[in-house]
Amino acid sequence: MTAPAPLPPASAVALASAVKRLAETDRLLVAMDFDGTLAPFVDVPRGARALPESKAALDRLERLPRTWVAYVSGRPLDSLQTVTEADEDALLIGSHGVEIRFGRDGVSLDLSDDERRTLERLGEVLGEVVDSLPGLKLEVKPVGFGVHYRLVADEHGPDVVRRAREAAAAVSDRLTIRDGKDIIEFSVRGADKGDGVERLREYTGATAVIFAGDDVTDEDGFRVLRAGEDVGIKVGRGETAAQYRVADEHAIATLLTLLAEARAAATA
Ligand SMILES: O=P(O)(O)OC[C@H]1O[C@H](O[C@H]2O[C@H](CO)[C@@H](O)[C@H](O)[C@H]2O)[C@H](O)[C@@H](O)[C@@H]1O
Repeated sequence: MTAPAPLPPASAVALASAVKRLAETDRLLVAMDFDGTLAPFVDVPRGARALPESKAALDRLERLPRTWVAYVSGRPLDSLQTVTEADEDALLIGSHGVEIRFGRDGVSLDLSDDERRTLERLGEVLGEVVDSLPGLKLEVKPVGFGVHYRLVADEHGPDVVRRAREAAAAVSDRLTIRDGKDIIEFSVRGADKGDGVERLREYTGATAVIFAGDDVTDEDGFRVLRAGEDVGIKVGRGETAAQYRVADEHAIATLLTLLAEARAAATA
């Protein structure tokens, strides 16, 4: 006699059932973090791309009635547009919630003179940190900088972070600082992904939101989700406010494919 197939864990069953419930909502917003959620990490940020299965599912979702797809990322908008290969009508939240572009509508950043001076000085001091060790890279963003240390030996990481923090603290004590995956970021603006998700909810009139993310900065997005209506999914390890957790980007691809199938049936 053949052994019965192992049952999926209870959490996987609960998530699959939450996805089916979501598919039935009147107006659905699918908001996705990019790096580490749709796209596996790579050494060169501009080379990152969503897994093909995720991209296909999101493209399908976007074409369905009363369904919106949005990307919510720490990347600057231009970089986000490139790596998502999203069309010009896409809903994009960049720079961790600071930059907003909804199709042709956008929010102008209008930096103050004080912010410009701080950015200039910050670029100088972080540039010195980055120049001190081969492999470090400075990512220039509209409202800040990211110091990437993915390409240096693991033992150097904590020292790079400490020196970058000290250099930035000498410039301003009002910066927003974010620790990410092999990156530390400094910003002169303090909006977060929770603000981004709420702007998207308002813009689309969504009756339910699904948001997935892998990093600490995604926790702000999980915190604004509404129990019983929305679905938050943490990708990978770490403490989280999300209701659900999956292992990696491949699990997200499977989930998005399931959601696209169920939503197509529900809106047919
Ligand atoms: O909010 P996200 O969409 O997850 O963006 C977070 C940061 O992603 C990028 O850096 C990360 O991905 C790179 C490509 O895989 C990787 O090389 C780097 O080590 C990661 O930290 C991006 O470059 C940053 O601007 C984003 O803030």
